[in-house]
Amino acid sequence: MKEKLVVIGNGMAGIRALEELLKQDAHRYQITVFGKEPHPNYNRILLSSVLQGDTEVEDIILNNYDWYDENNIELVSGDPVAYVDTDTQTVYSAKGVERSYDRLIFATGSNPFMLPLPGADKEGVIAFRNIQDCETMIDTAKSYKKAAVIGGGLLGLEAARGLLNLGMKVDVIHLSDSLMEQQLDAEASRMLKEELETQGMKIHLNKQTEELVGGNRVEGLKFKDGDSLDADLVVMAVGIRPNIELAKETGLDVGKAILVNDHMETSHKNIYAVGECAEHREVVYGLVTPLFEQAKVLASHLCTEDCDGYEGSIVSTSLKVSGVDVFSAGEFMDTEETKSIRVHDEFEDTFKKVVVRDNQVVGSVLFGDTSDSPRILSMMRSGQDVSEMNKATILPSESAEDNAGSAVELMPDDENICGCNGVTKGEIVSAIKDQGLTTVNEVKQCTNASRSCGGCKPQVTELLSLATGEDATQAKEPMCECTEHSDEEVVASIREMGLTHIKEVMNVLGWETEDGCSKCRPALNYYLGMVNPLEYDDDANSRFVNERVHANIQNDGTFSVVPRMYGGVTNPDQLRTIADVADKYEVPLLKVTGGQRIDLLGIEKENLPDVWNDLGMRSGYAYGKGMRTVKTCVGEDFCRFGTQDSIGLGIELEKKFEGLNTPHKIKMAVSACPRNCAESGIKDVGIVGVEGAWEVHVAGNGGVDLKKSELLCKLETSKEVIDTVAAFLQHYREQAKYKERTSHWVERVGLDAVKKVVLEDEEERAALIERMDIALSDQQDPWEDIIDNHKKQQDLGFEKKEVSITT
Ligand SMILES: Cc1cc2nc3c(=O)[nH]c(=O)nc-3n(C[C@H](O)[C@H](O)[C@H](O)COP(=O)(O)OP(=O)(O)OC[C@H]3O[C@@H](n4cnc5c(N)ncnc54)[C@H](O)[C@@H]3O)c2cc1C
Ligand SMILES: NC(=O)c1ccc[n+]([C@@H]2O[C@H](COP(=O)([O-])OP(=O)(O)OC[C@H]3O[C@@H](n4cnc5c(N)ncnc54)[C@H](O)[C@@H]3O)[C@@H](O)[C@H]2O)c1
Ligand code: SF4
Ligand code: FES
Repeated sequence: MKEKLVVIGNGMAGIRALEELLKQDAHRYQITVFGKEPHPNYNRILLSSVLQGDTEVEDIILNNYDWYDENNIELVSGDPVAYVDTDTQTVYSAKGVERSYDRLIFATGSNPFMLPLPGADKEGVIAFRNIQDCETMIDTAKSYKKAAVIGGGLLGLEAARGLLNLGMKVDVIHLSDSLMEQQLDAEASRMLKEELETQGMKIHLNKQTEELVGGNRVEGLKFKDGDSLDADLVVMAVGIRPNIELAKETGLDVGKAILVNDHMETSHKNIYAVGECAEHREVVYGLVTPLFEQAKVLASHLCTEDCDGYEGSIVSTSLKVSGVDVFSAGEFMDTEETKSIRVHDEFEDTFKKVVVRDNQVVGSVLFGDTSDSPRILSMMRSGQDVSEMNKATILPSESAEDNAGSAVELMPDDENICGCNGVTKGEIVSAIKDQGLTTVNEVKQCTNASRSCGGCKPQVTELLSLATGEDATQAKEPMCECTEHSDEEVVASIREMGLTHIKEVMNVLGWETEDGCSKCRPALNYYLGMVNPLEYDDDANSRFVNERVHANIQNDGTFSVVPRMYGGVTNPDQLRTIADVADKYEVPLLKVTGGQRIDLLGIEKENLPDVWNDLGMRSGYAYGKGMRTVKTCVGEDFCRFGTQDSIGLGIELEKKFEGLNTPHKIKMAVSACPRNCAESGIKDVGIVGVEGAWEVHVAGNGGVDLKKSELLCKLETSKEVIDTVAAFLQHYREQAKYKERTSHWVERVGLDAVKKVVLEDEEERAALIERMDIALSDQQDPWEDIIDNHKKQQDLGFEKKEVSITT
């Protein structure tokens, strides 16, 4: 019998410990992971990039649900552990799942600290810690414009940059007299402030918030000095507190966090702690490098008790705000025992400071040019004696380096390229050479370098170019880590070789993994359906959870249900039915969506088929990569400005394209005059009525990456509009990469090229419309399909489960 290992916390440290454990001894434990959040393990660090619009939530998943299955790990997600009985060695979750353990790991991370201010409980006051916070900010930016971020540390500034990117006006409220005072000295901090103000942030130093004012929703802040500020969103980023309540209740010894020894053992036998919830030698860390080091030690200890212990870490940080290079490590402030080298180049706007104590580098701050950071960190970690060195050798000038080669080329092999994961130049070069790696993704997969904050990606790319002699920046981008083929090559092969199944594509094109991954499986499923719309059987298991169960999962593990309301038009019968369903299932929140329909939030998964059945309405596809809604204005029948029947055209469009699968979501709108009440200017397809005609605008985006749509053409009849939209969407379906929005696709290929195919080449236009009609000819409402199909309900896990709690 295998020993039972239970992990509390599905975050970065807990799962890294399991990854290390699986590498060392994959079959030793029977593993269960409890996660409070309703997601598989994701890269929390990259939430800043999601907010800043550089990546999407789906892309920051580190280990998808398949990974748990493949490694025989049971994941209980969306369900926190509520109680641990150390006598019977059993954990109990909030929803009643119980598991016994032989060994137990606490990896519960931290909670954001929320200032206990009057008004802090108002709607619109949030932290920035998880996917839900990130999504709340993105949604809020669609309706509100003024954001205040309290806290000018790393998190606050990354949040502020993200909110600026979302089109909000951003004020940063900071308590001390300099930004990032825990990482930067006064000079670097001043330069940072200047740069961020140039980017558009308004920064208030020495400001203490006294109260958050407003009604139900926050409307502003009042400060101790009598000043005030309007804000419809307040993000608190004033530090974190280790999440140790459960550990305390369990009886573990705690200080600032759970006390652990060098093998991550707590005060209780066979109970361990790792990550931000652990306190080691009086230090609690809040960055991933030390947590990954702890995870490695813990994994070794779980495999062989006789291993080296964890001795603490030297930490460094970099701010992830584009256009600002900031690095800080160790002791960066001057004291009586330290001396420092400072180089301030006012022409280049760079500042470098290296702090030396007892002939050893003990800290550094770099602003504007952080290329020296790996070397400085390496000196700090090795404790190198620098008494014989001088300014020119500790901080060599660029021209000296230019003569001799690039910074990466000059690095010794034992220097870290990837700080987050502790991967040296030598390890990366050996992996490239020994395993014939040719892409950054392969290096990431093989060594972990660039897998966390991504800050080292330029150096990894450069090393790859140096080691292979090929320009790695020009390398084609493979679809994912399972294949060397790009999306375009895969689609071409599907067409040319007549491939019809996911497995067949993988076999024929030599996939490196047996079952693919969360990136390629959904993409292949889409491409195969797009190329063979009538023959291909959609593979639900290759879809993301929302598309699989035809509802949107919420932060508490329940789902939201959005029935279709064509053109945003409803009637008393529909409204009565929705009200009855809401009463019957005690729906906690009914909300009118931005797409003009009604969202029933908080539905338990097992009730979904009954809810759909009782509603008797069709699915609104609010969860999928497909045609979502057609928003309409009231138009000519009621509005005195309306010149066209916007509702009629909107309903016609929605009925025509309902259920269509597309590379990414498609939102449409029809406004009956240029006043544009349906917001046609920010939709994938936005129609605007003008005197005697319709303008068709395309490739707008109202989300993170706000983009105004572009005029495709002006047409006279609704038939012409529908045909043109069909040609445009079909061209997009066939040419865009999976998960590419119309805005990015049109930006990539150019509107003129799109016009040529969709409007000018009559033959091609007719063929596109015909292929679209074929794709639409085989639509079935997914809810209807599941309601009477018990086998499908079983497969999708809709069946009611009985769980008993024994405490
Ligand atoms: C926006 C953002 C950007 C960041 N950027 C960087 C960066 O650039 N570099 C860097 O080094 N660090 C960065 N960090 C910090 C880094 O993300 C954390 O240090 C790291 O995630 C901590 O890992 P952890 O596993 O200890 O905690 P977490 O990743 O928070 O995981 C803990 C998990 O345990 C769950 N949990 C808690 N209680 C229970 C329970 N009772 N039962 C079940 N589950 C439970 C939590 O919900 C959580 O999912 C950033 C953090 C944020 C929020
Ligand atoms: N790039 C990165 O490495 C990165 C990015 C984001 C988050 N993180 C980590 O996430 C954690 C949380 O980050 P954080 O920035 O919230 O914590 P932090 O402790 O680093 O910074 C909090 C900041 O808030 C300020 N502050 C405190 N009370 C305040 C008040 N009442 N009003 C205004 N300002 C106040 C402090 O002066 C401090 O500068 C940290 O562990 C951090 O290292 C790291
Ligand atoms: S877009 Fe024009 S027609 Fe439509 S509701 Fe607004 S003002 Fe009226
Ligand atoms: S330095 Fe963060 S991933 Fe490499």
